[in-house]
Amino acid sequence: MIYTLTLNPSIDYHIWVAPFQEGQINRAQKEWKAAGGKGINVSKVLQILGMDSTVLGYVGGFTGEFIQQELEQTGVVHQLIPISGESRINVKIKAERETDISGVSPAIPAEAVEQLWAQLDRLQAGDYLVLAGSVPESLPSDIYQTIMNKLGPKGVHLVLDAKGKALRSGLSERPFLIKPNHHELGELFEVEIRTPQEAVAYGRKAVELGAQNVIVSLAEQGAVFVNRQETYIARIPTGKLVNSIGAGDSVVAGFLYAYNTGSVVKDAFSFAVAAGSATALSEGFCTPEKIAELLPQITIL
Ligand SMILES: Nc1ncnc2c1ncn2[C@@H]1O[C@H](COP(=O)(O)OP(=O)(O)O)[C@@H](O)[C@H]1O
Ligand SMILES: O=P(O)(O)OC[C@H]1O[C@](O)(COP(=O)(O)O)[C@@H](O)[C@@H]1O
Repeated sequence: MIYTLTLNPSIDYHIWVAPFQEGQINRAQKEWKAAGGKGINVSKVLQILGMDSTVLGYVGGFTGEFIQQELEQTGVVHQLIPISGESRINVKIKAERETDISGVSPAIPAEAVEQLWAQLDRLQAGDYLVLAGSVPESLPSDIYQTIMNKLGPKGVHLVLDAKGKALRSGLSERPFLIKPNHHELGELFEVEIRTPQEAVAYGRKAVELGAQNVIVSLAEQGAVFVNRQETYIARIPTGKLVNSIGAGDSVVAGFLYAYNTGSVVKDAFSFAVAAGSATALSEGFCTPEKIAELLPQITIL
């Protein structure tokens, strides 16, 4: 079973305001609200692809109700733990350029942390746990490492999609996969990564620090894959960016789906990149049809 952990879920509130005028009353042309947060998005894309997973994490308040209801209505299985605070709202302003404002995270009480440990204790060898997204401020920033340290030795495959301290501390637990974007990987090594070749060089350093497989996504420049034996650079078709939200999460879901349905690493990487681009070039998430259309246009070098 694949489990996704979203410690900090959100309602993603997408609002189209063009032209956006700072300091003025702006009227929106369109709006769209969706349950978000990186692990939740991975589970949503897995479900679109026909693969079961279970969402873990915390929800609270009317925003938490919305998140749970959306998952239930769309058939995504969850074991979200209720908290008394309110899940955040992340605003995605779509104007000439996209601007994101991430809301304030709720506090996670100690009892809720105990409940999560009880759920995680039930994971078994061969399960996957995707630890994805930001860590609420009330939790230790290295909580992913603590979880990975407990579950890795049990044979749970760990996938880490995080940045900053959460990423740095997690590498030593030998995650099966990490998927930073080029900015996040650059921040890890305090450099600016501008090209796929540079991403390969720093992806190799992440392998040296413990990651078993590394995908570095570079938005419209595609992505690179590095492990101890293999290096691939994926070129993607150009198209009009429609939605960058969830593109990275679609890469993670795409890789897990393809790898767990028998694809070799190179093909799983190609499928993952096609899933990311299918989301970036669509309203909402990728579909199997859009992925199938893009897959032959992905070049793997
Ligand atoms: N403008 C774009 N055109 C086509 N594909 C894109 C575009 N932006 C992102 N993608 C696809 O989505 C993947 C993830 O995008 P990226 O922005 O790097 O991730 P994240 O959302 O984690 O920051 C890329 O590897 C690429 O396949
Ligand atoms: O937990 P974080 O790092 O604040 O990220 C949360 C945001 O990331 C998303 O999961 C999108 O992530 P990606 O665009 O990287 O795939 C949104 O749904 C959510 O608003």
